[in-house]
Amino acid sequence: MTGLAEARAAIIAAGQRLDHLGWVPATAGNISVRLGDGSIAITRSGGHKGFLSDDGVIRVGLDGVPLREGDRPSAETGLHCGIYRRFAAAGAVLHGHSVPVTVLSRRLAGSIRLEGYELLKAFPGLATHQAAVALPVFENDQDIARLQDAVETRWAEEATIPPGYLLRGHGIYVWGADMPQALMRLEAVEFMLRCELEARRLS
Ligand SMILES: CSC[C@@H](O)[C@@H](O)C(=O)COP(=O)(O)O
Ligand SMILES: [Zn+2]
Repeated sequence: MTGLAEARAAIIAAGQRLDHLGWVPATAGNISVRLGDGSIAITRSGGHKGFLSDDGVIRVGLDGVPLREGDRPSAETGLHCGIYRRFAAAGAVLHGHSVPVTVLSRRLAGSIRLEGYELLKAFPGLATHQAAVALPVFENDQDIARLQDAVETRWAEEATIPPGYLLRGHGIYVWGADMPQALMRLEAVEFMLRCELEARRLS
């Protein structure tokens, strides 16, 4: 059962890793972990995710409401909570703003297809490179409740939902059972998107 201290340590370490990789420029990105009591530990809004302290991680309910009055959680808390509500197995959620995610999502509407990559095996249920995953790309929206509605509408239409999606010109969301799995999936997706970007430069 994940407690707040453990979640804070995992979120702080993940923030440093994402910053090191250049995926959370300025104050971009947000990170969360589901706690054993069903609440969510999530980054405060507006801080640099590479320099988080314990105080930069606060608790919200599954409805996104802070458990301590006056706390201001990530502006995108509604997207994190939407993932936790929909996927009981989700234990950690990562959001970043890398260059490949931003450039490709501005070019490609609807979805980004990843096919033939060995790293596809980072996705659940895939044991071979002879596979394809279509990552949804949603139009960016500053109205997070409306954006979450669009995400849920799309999820309702899909037979298989990959553990991630992109927001057009904005960033990426990826989740996993715990922080190591969420990081592994994000790194795999980012690698494949970097390849897609390079391939487009060559062609
Ligand atoms: C640096 S602006 C980025 C924000 O608008 C947002 O997209 C973001 O990722 C971080 O918001 P935050 O409220 O700190 O979680
Ligand atoms: Zn963002």
